[in-house]
Amino acid sequence: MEKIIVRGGKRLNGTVQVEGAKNAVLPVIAASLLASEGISVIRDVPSLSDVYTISEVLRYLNAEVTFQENKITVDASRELLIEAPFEYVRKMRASVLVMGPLLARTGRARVALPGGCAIGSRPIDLHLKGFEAMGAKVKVGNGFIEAESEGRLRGAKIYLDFPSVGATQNIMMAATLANGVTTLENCAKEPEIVDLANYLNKMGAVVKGAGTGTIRIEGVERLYAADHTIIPDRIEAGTFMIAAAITGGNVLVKGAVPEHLTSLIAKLEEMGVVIIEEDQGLRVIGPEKLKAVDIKTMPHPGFPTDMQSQMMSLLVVAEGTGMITETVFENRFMHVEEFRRMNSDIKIEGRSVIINGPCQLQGAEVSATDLRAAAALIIAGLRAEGYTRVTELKHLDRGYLNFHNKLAALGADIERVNDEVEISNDSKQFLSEQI
Ligand SMILES: CC(=O)N[C@H]1[C@@H](OP(=O)(O)OP(=O)(O)OC[C@H]2O[C@@H](n3ccc(=O)[nH]c3=O)[C@H](O)[C@@H]2O)O[C@H](CO)[C@@H](O)[C@@H]1O
Ligand SMILES: C=C(OP(=O)(O)O)C(=O)O
Repeated sequence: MEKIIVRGGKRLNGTVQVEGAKNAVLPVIAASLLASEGISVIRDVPSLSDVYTISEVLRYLNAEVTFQENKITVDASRELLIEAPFEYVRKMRASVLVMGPLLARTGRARVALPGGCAIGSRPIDLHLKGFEAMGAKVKVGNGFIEAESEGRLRGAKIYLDFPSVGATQNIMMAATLANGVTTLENCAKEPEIVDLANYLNKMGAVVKGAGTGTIRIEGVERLYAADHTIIPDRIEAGTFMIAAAITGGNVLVKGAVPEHLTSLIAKLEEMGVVIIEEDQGLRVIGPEKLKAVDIKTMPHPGFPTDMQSQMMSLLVVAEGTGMITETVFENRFMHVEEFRRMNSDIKIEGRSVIINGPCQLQGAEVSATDLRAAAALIIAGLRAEGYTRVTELKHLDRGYLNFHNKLAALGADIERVNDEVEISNDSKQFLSEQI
């Protein structure tokens, strides 16, 4: 089984480079399906399993995709297929982001129903309501969602009940080729929304207001391939900031954009962490003692849910009682049990957890329950007594590139191993007879 083994106690020092953002690159790759002419070029693409999955989805849809040295090219000029099967959607929910582009370009899209995942039920009703408001007929059956429009979609006024990132992206992409103007109210304001809008505008779309609560999209007849560089990953940046802070280290997080990280910076400073803006990024200096704070996850610019579990590792070692309230996802506390295995004093109360610190973390065998939990447990291991072994690394590989190597370069005592247990031939025979 593959695991990351960390021995705690080392202070992190040095410089770490942040990759392009996973959550920005996935919608941008999906949006490249909208270009009916030319070859799109997407730069600063991290080599993550999610990026390979979305590339496979595009290939399946009949686009030509290459991926070499952080650069993806997409030729979507041929006639596209309209179906994203379950085998892709199961691996990565963001596969549903091909729905808006397909519907806009071909008038039809058929995407496997995503279903729930480790952090909650994650419905896509808001995406579908948006498509319906633009004139599409939506049917759900046999595990698929099918949307169809007669002719072009039409511009509409759409209000989102919740500022969903995916719904904002999917509807924004669908609206670029619609007939007329679409106004999207109460939409998500995340930096990844702004990055997508910038890319769409380079393709010839007319999208205004991204980054605010109202986005206005004037539909155009056609979109063209464009060249785009992905923004740095604010969640990866934040993860290294917390890793530096928990070890009392001094780390320059190169590529971290302060404006994308205001809520995290404010909370870390409240805890006693020193953060200095430098030309190339953010320098983070961890204090000897951290102070507990309360955190509530919210849509941007509130505190990001994708930093919640990493923050938990910091609160566990902070002095005092801290509370984390998760308001974005209904079930994003699966990692609490794993933290308990490392001697943390954490209690779940509804949508909140109460953390009584400081705890002396102890190394243990723990299992990553989702992507950010994987990073959080490794971070906790940096501060724990003894060895922490983190398994289920498939989650980590969805969103972090060379995570253990980057930490090792900062001075962490960490390695990734594959200690497959050898089963004797006798046991193999016995086990196969039992099935
Ligand atoms: C690939 C990507 O960019 N993933 C990010 C994206 O996910 P994603 O786009 O899936 O997240 P959303 O903002 O859509 O979801 C937020 C909340 O809204 C609910 N909801 C969403 C859509 C809908 O139609 N109906 C509905 O009820 C969800 O169940 C969830 O409780 O934003 C999340 C919130 O910042 C991040 O944690 C994810 O890392
Ligand atoms: C929840 C996340 O991603 P996804 O929406 O792709 O599951 C994440 O990046 O933390």
